[in-house]
Amino acid sequence: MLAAEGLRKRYGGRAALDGFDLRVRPGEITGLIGHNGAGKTTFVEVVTGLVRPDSGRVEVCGISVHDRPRAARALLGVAPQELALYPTVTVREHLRLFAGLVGLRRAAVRRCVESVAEELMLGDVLDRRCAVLSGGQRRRTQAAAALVGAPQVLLLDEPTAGADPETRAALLAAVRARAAAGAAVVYTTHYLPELVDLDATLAVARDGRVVARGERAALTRDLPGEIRVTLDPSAPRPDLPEELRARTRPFGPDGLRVATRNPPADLAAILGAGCAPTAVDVRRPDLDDLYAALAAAAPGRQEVSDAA
Ligand SMILES: Nc1ncnc2c1ncn2[C@@H]1O[C@H](COP(=O)(O)OP(=O)(O)OP(=O)(O)O)[C@@H](O)[C@H]1O
Repeated sequence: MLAAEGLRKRYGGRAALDGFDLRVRPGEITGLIGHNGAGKTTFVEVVTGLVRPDSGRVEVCGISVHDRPRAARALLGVAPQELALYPTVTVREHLRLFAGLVGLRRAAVRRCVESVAEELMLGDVLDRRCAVLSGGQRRRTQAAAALVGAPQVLLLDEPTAGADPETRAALLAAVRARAAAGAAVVYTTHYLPELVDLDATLAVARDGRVVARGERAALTRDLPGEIRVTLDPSAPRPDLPEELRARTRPFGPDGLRVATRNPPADLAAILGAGCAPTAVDVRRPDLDDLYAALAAAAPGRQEVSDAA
């Protein structure tokens, strides 16, 4: 439903996109993550037609965004990273405008505007100008503008930045509902727990391309977890075997954290080394570990997995 292939875009000597590929199926939410400057926003800008790539192509539901930009735009709902609302225009007028962009007929516009406003808790401010909205209300308005009219492809670029928990929860629920109705969603965030809430697949961008793509479980499966041991400060320090020591770092004032791929065996070895723990916690690898592993990987050794 959304297919990007071989996108390249240079700004001066710097490649913002450098062979960026991404496909998102109907009903799939893809968390597009990556460090600052990885190319996520540029990708969104290319899909929406704001930026023309030097090469590569993007199709939305089989329609080329380069050859038929208006037809492709009518299938897209977009919430850009930077808030882009007209200060003198009301929330209702904004939502009507965006409903028109996705080709909604006049009779359906009112119903859709009211329903998305209710979904994102904007019912009470529909007739206020955007200039007088709170930061969270502006975020919700921007998201509502992307969601109104049920577009088939959603591009949400850090839609919850600066949002309070209530706004965040409303937005995530709305995104899940759109995916359940068949939309393909690209969701950019630096807040990784959101992607667990959304049950998103992942696309990890680095240096202008997607370096890991697939299900969260598949991408984190081969990463080490961690055993965290809090020690009794009055007891002698354990004498860990050399091999275990190499994987051990301090944990708080009196603890150890040991990277592990085999928690039962490593825990037995830690206890066997005369350790007197007051608490033990075994952590499975998660998205933070995936992020850290990709950051640590040397350029050129980028592919982690491809389970999509
Ligand atoms: N209009 C522009 N002119 C020059 N350089 C740009 C422009 N837009 C983006 N870049 C550069 O392209 C690279 C990718 O930027 P982009 O905004 O796509 O990253 P990002 O992954 O969205 O980062 P962030 O997480 O900080 O939002 C960066 O090095 C950025 O400085």
